[in-house]
Amino acid sequence: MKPRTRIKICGITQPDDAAYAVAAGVDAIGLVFYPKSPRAVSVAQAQAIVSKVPGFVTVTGLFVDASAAYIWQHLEAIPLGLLQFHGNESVHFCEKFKRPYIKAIRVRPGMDIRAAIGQYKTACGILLDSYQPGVPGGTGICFDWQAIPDDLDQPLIIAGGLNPDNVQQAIQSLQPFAVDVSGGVEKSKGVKDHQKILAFVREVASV
Ligand SMILES: O=C(O)c1ccccc1NCC(=O)[C@H](O)[C@H](O)COP(=O)(O)O
Repeated sequence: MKPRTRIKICGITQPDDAAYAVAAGVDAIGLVFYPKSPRAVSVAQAQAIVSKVPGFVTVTGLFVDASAAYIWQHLEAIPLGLLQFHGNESVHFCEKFKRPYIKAIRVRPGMDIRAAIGQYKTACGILLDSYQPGVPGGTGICFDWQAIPDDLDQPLIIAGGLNPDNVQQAIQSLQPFAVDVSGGVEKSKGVKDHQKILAFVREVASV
């Protein structure tokens, strides 16, 4: 049986966008807790967003080289189902919170992706995103999909520059466990475009 490709919409900042994404059928939403991001949310904003998300949809908290105290503070205040580490966190650090986590690896030309993933055996997924100097994520740029080895044994989440026009091609070429999108379904930074969310979900479903 060919499994359905899961969908995560990242960088949600508004409760209505979360509600729309859930109604459209996404599997997970992402909340950015990286203060320098234009999509960063406060604890209060995150609580308002989470109130629109029913069970069986995973609320993911995204951190970039945050302190353990900062992450604990968010875990205590917000019911996060999954942690996404988007910086240079070690496996030891990722495991410390005793929560399911995914590790983002930012792909740059010539990089040994297998080696970069190597230590994160306990991650429940590896998110491959584009490397851009000075920008840890949410770049809206695709990386070279050909660089991905085809025998990686952890669930792969493809991110970076996906949108309704290219997501089918990504799925057909890479057969990932999931796709992750932020800028490709926005009308402005942090504000999602509901028609683009719907188009994205439909494109994934029709592969
Ligand atoms: O969205 C941000 O501003 C951000 C900042 C710092 C680290 C990660 C960030 N976003 C991650 C994501 O939204 C996605 O996992 C991924 O990068 C896809 O983004 P996009 O290329 O915009 O679809």
